[in-house]
Parts: sequence; C-alpha cells; structure tokens
Amino acid sequence: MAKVLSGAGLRGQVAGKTALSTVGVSGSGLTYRGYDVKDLADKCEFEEVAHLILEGDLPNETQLRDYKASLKSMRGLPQALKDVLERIPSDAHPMDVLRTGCSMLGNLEMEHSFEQQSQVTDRMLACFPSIICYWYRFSHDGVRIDVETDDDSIGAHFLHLLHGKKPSALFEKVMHVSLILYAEHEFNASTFTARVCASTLSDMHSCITGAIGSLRGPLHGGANEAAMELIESFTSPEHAEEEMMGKLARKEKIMGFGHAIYSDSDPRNAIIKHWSEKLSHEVGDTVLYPVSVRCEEVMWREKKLFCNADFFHASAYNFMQIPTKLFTPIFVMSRLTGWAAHVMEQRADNRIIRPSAEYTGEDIREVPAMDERA
Ligand SMILES: CC(=O)SCCNC(=O)CCNC(=O)[C@H](O)C(C)(C)COP(=O)(O)OP(=O)(O)OC[C@H]1O[C@@H](n2cnc3c(N)ncnc32)[C@H](O)[C@@H]1OP(=O)(O)O
Ligand SMILES: O=C([O-])CC(=O)C(=O)O
Repeated sequence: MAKVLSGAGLRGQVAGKTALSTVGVSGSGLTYRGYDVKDLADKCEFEEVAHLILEGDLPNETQLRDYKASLKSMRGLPQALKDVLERIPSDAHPMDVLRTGCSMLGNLEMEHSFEQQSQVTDRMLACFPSIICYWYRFSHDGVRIDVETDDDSIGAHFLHLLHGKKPSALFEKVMHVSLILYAEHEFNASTFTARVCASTLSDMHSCITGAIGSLRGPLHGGANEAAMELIESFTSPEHAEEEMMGKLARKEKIMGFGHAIYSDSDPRNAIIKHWSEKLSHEVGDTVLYPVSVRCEEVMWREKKLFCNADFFHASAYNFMQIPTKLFTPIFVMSRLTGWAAHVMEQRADNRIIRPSAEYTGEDIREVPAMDERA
C-alpha cells in the first residue's frame, strides 16, 4: 500500500535534487549512493559508509586505513572547548550540549572557505563522541577524561570513553550497524534544515548546529529516547499489551512508530531488531526485548503502524548500558555524514531556498492610535 504523499508539511513535494540516497523507492527501501542499506550494514564498518557518503565511493583497503588513522588523530578537544563543556550543568540535555559543542568548535576552528569543508567535517566526525563523553563524564562522574583513545572505530571510541573500558567485539559491531543505519535519509527534517542553512552560503558548523536542533525533537531523532521511556515502563508483554491498548484508545502518539515516507515498514527496523535480539541474549534480558516485540505486534494489529528506525534502537542501546539521554547524540554522530554531504551537494549547485507562504491573515489595515486600541 503506497503512502499518500500530499498535504501539509511539504509532503510529496520535490524540494531539490540529491545523488546521496533513495528512501521508499520500490525494490529497495533505502539506498546510499546506490547500495542497499542492508548490504552495507551486513558487510561494512561505519567508517567505510561515511567515506562512501562523503567522498562518493567505498574506500579500498589503503584508503580505509588512512581515513581511520586520520579520524583517530583528530579526537582531541581544545582547552577552550573543554572549559565550555565543564560549565554546562549535568541536567542539561546532551543534545543541547552537542549543539553548543558544535557551535563552539566553529568559533575555535572556523571554516574559512568551502575548500575546507571535508576537513571540518572529518574533524567533527572524529570529535563529536569526545565532546559528548567529556561533558557526560565530567558532569556526572566528576572526572576529566582523556579523549584520545586508540580505538579502531568511532563507535568503539564512544563506548570506551563512556564506560572507561574498551567495548566487546559484539558491542563494537552493533555500533557499526547502528551508525550505518542512521547515516543518511534524503530530505528528512534535520537534513533539510542543514540544506536551507547551506543555501545562504553559511559555514558548515552553522549548518550542523541547526540540524542538531531539528533532530532533537521527539517527532524526529528524539523518538529513540521516548521509545525507551515507553518500553521501560512495562514489566511484561501482557502489561505492555494492556497499556498500549489504553494509549491507543486515548489517541496518544507512540514514539518510534510510523514514518513520513515509508508506507508499511522501515527497512532499518528488521536490521536493528535482529541485533537487539542478539544483545538481549548476550545480557540475559527477559523483559525489554519481549516487551518491544509485543508493542510492535499491538501497533501493527490495531493501527497498521510499524516500527521506524528508532524503536528497537532503544532496547539495543540499553543493552549496551548507554544512558537513555545519550541515544539521540549517537544519531548525531552518525547523521553528521549525511548532513555534511547534503551541505556539500547544496553548495555545488546552489540557489537560496526560499519557498512562498499562503497568507491567511488580516486584510491590509491602518495602524490605530494608541488610545484607539483594545
Ligand atoms: C529516524 C526518524 O526520525 S523516524 C521518525 C521518528 N518519529 C517518531 O517515531 C514519532 C512518532 N511518529 C510520528 O509522529 C509520525 O508517524 C511521523 C512524524 C514520523 C510521520 O508523520 P506523518 O507523516 O504526519 O504521519 P501520517 O500522515 O502517516 O499519520 C497518519 C495518521 O497516523 C497517526 N500516527 C502516525 N504515527 C503515529 C504514532 N506513532 N502513534 C500514533 N498514531 C500515529 C497520525 O496521528 C495520523 O492520524 P490522523 O490521520 O488521525 O491525524
Ligand atoms: O526521513 C525522515 O523523515 C525521518 C527519518 O527516518 C530519518 O531521518 O532517518
């Protein structure tokens, strides 16, 4: 069943061109530069996919080694940025921390010309996990961590900083898969934000800062955190069934379900669900995974609504002992690749994005004197 793509929210309107991805095209649900996301998640590391999205091609062995070494060398944070992070309270939302961190980095390491666009993007890719974990560990545990680990991947670097030890091979693999699934998704709200900003010929840090703000909302990236709050409130599949039925009767929105483009499934769901199940066995879970499966069954049976990429990410991240409020920042660490590639694409063939509005306000009228106003 095809989804009706019309109405409010610019739904169904072509707002520009891209060679980066296809979403919901029949035959394959999601492709990055022509490769099926299932194939990429199966066979690649996240750094290979980042290279594909940003540079246009999958790297060969030497290119991948060099790319990873280069990213590894850029994990450190300038003291002025650490000083700012240390002043942000522990009850701040980590997405706001990342937004501030990205903006501050733009002050310290400004993109002076578009020729530096790849360099500033790689720098952000390398140091966003450092920013989020430096703040988290300082504000929550009172420690100033060394952010320059020698971990092979961005996902392992993140988990190492967060937990103070290298992650298991399984956890590192799941981080690769997760970061690949979240990397790029055509003209979603946060990417469109980045492109609108880019279309004014603004700098890369401004485009990414704006995109982080758009991703933060619960209708977009913030849904993975909201999904976690939902599933952890249920004690068993039966409890989930009962509560979900109540929520549907009250017409509550259930985060982690539905999609603006996909009509009957999100191709990323089956992949992350598989890894969530694997992790649940690994950590001996008997509640969260079965509860998540029951929520999925109820939503499909009652409303024909399906899990989007966010729903099973909640349990998967929880099984890796990642605090819920860091879920959406992980999405940022990945989607940065898509955002930056879209900024580059916009810059390469730019016209300022400036749509029109249908006016629904008052007819033209005179400004009344102060004593004539209500
Ligand atoms: C990585 C990502 O960003 S994926 C998206 C993450 N966001 C979420 O999970 C938030 C929950 N989902 C939603 O709010 C929506 O499904 C969106 C924002 C993703 C898509 O919005 P839209 O394209 O406007 O939804 P759509 O037109 O399909 O909605 C059709 C109907 O289903 C309902 N519906 C859609 N999603 C849900 C949901 N998760 N729970 C309950 N009802 C829903 C809508 O309210 C609407 O009902 P109505 O016709 O009575 O108003
Ligand atoms: O495409 C969308 O609207 C939202 C989404 O799934 C994403 O950005 O990954």
